[in-house]
Amino acid sequence: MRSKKPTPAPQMTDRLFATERNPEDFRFDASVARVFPDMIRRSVPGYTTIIPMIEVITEQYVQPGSHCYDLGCSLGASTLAMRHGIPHTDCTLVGVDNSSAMIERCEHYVALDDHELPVTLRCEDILTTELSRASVTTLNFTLQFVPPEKRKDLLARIADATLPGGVLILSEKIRFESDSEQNTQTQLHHEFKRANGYSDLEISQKRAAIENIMIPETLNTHKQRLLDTGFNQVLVWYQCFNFVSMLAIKNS
Ligand SMILES: Nc1ncnc2c1ncn2[C@@H]1O[C@H](C[S@+](CC[C@H]([NH3+])C(=O)[O-])CC(=O)[O-])[C@@H](O)[C@H]1O
Ligand SMILES: O=C(O)C(=O)Cc1ccccc1
Repeated sequence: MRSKKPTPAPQMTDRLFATERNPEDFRFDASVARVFPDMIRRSVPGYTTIIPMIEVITEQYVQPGSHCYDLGCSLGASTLAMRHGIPHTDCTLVGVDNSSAMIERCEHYVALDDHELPVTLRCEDILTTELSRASVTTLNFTLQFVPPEKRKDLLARIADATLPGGVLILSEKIRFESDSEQNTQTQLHHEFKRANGYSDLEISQKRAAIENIMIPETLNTHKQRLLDTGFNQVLVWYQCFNFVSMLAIKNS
């Protein structure tokens, strides 16, 4: 019997906050998973640049026989970028997300991606998922959803599991120490969203929905904690407004 070739999911537009709704915390449920590629591309400045660079960075730091992790993989955009950057057949690539709606759709995207390196998907909490012998780990806009008091333990577990010479790619929405810079960069982010077709109502309702569950920290807080938890060098390789991506490197 011929195996059935998966067909691409239809590209859905994010209208989740377009009409007035009751204030309720944002959740990564089926309605978000359905529109997620559109939502993240139109909401996160630089996302479409960061994804292909994750492939470049992975290729530079992946080690033969090691494990690579994408923590908070959603639909697998960063997972597949990592996959394309891994030339070794003896590596394992693991994507982890605790949203079953995301993991179910992610399986479909992985199946559509014609590549020989297997991808293991785990529907698990990144705070407890097993990590070992890691050369490249990615947290692409995931740590911001972890309660702040749990972030240090998670980063320490990642650093402990990282091989000498291994890295963590950490992308985050940040906040700024100066109120004036915070206001200007937030304004610019909102302008980016407006330029991508979001209305003022969509922007303000989404802002209220993520306020309690997505908690940005300053760049200094991120850098210092990465150094405290066992990484030896931290650099910012990308920034657009209040969205940054860092590379934390463990000495070889
Ligand atoms: N404790 C947790 N355990 C597991 N998953 C979690 C947890 N907390 C949040 N998540 C998951 O982290 C993901 C964050 S989105 C990542 C984008 C992706 N990296 C991308 O490159 O497209 C970023 C965003 O939406 O801004 C969601 O799928 C959550 O279910
Ligand atoms: O939409 C926003 O305003 C954001 O800050 C980014 C975002 C993207 C996807 C889910 C939650 C937040």
